[in-house]
Amino acid sequence: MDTEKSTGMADSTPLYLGFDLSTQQLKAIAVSSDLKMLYGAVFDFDADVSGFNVKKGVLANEAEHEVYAPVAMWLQAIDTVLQRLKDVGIDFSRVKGISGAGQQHGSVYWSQEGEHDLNNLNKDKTLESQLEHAFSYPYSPNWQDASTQEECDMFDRHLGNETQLAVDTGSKAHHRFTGPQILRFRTKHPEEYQKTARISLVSSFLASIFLGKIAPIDISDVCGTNLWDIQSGTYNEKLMALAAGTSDTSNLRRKLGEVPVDGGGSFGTVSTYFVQRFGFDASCKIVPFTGDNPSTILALPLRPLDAMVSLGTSTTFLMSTPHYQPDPAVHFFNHPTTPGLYMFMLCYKNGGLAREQIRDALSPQLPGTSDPWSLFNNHATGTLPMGATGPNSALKIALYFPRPEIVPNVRAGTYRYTYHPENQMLSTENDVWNLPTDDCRAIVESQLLSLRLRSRNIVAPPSPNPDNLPAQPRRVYLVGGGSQNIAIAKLAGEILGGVEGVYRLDVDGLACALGSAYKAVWAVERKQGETFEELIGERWREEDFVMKVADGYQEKRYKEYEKGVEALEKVEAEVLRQQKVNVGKAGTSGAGQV
Ligand SMILES: Nc1ncnc2c1ncn2[C@@H]1O[C@H](COP(=O)(O)OP(=O)(O)O)[C@@H](O)[C@H]1O
Ligand SMILES: O=C(CO)[C@@H](O)[C@H](O)COP(=O)(O)O
Repeated sequence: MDTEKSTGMADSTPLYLGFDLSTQQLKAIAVSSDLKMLYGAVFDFDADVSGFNVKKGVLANEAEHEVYAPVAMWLQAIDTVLQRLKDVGIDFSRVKGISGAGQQHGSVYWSQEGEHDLNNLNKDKTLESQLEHAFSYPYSPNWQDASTQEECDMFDRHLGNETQLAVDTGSKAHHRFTGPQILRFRTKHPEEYQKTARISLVSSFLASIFLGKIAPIDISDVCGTNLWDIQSGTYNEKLMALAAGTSDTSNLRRKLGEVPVDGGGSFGTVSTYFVQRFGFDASCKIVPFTGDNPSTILALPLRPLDAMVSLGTSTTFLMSTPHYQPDPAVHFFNHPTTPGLYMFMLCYKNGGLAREQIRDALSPQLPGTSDPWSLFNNHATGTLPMGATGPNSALKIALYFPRPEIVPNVRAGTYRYTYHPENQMLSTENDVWNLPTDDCRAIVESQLLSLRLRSRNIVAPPSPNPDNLPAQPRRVYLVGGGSQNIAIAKLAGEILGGVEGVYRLDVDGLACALGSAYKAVWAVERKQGETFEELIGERWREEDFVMKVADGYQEKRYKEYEKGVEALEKVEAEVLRQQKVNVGKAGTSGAGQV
């Protein structure tokens, strides 16, 4: 973080705020017009919250596979983060624009009084203490929720099949997507649904707080609902009817509100509460808040064929592309700033926390190091790729899903296999696994192999291509908490390739908040018709933000991992087959699960 040098004179140069309301933390940063990060503050839900017994930012009802977060906890976080920014010296009166991002898909249910309460806040009281009656339901279903299988089946069937749903909305039905969640909410909590005046996504909830009225849903984040028809740019009437439970969808439409097309338009100015309590200027603009993944791709001027791997609680693989190639295995979203571009995404539920579990099974830590990942990293890179001792020897491949996984849709469990390339067979003899150490390499490998498998149709060879390189990303950018990890970076280059190498966006895990702050800069300072890529591309200094952390494409390793992709496909197919066989046998876990 650059710090502002005091000249003794009041500095009146503009500042822009970016927020990131993700699973485990609320982060905020302030940047200048020339994109320097000047102030930052974080509220960690587990460590900082009072009154809520959350674990990793959420609560769970395991019996129904529900995962949810208390909305009041987020209100507490907003007040505290602003106070923390003030404590590090920010002058809020310089802030010209605020944008932000929220963990995707989560929904917030406002009561009939919600908007009135939001617009009549007393500057001497906290948000949490004043918005007690603003919600018809106190919790927001979290993206890790897996309670909506039945509703997903209905969504997938409703337009014919899951492929058609993906073609129309950018994704097949997913447990966490807001449409299936609203359908379940309406049937499980009919009274609360009936009392709901408005439904926000987490991103538009956060925007609403700053705006002092219910903010519209963002053009990119709305694609995480399974309700938005991407091609026609409207809510899909049939899917809305399914979620609403009636062919008259006007009530649900009112609850969701309009979706403005321009990601850089202004929703209006900051609410009086923030002017009076924190000293914001009354002209400060509120710019559409988007999803945390769409915001992350705005943290740098991402070029086509650049890939971002976000290693947060979830793992996501993100690319910006002009080609809309929907498929049930992947997600497409509208780009958050640039019409005609799309965001391609893969999203895994079992990312950071699954790796942490394996790290924590190792003990003791290496002496003389304070990095809790050092032993994990030693095992991850100090062993042979996939445990193979020779060119045709067996490969150790495993899936680590402490929570039910999205990609593929598999029950919670650890599934370890040995793959025999000569006959393409799998076996489950556990004695070949050296546990727990082999898990360190295997979890990183299987997570990255899955990214390679599922992004192979969206990447392309470089052009020109004198060395005849295979299709792969141009650069791989690592972001999010796990991007600090050098072992993951090394394996990312070996498995995913990357013609120019693997880079880390060196912003202390603040990429998502940074993307939002840049969006605010662009929205307020853009000239007529100037795109986000043009404005940010012009001002962004690569050397200030990214560093190469590992080699990318290495021919020998890339070829070796081709077998890994083949093995992973087999393992996933086998786990899915076992899961089908076991359907109906309550409490039974698939063979290979250990
Ligand atoms: N050096 C590291 N190696 C691997 N993982 C790390 C490292 N540092 C942090 N993490 C992981 O980063 C995760 C948090 O990332 P973050 O992007 O802040 O999450 P979120 O945005 O979901 O709240 C934690 O689950 C933690 O395991
Ligand atoms: O569900 C998704 C994307 O579809 C997740 O990526 C959430 O958006 C939460 O992200 P993090 O808290 O891991 O950043």
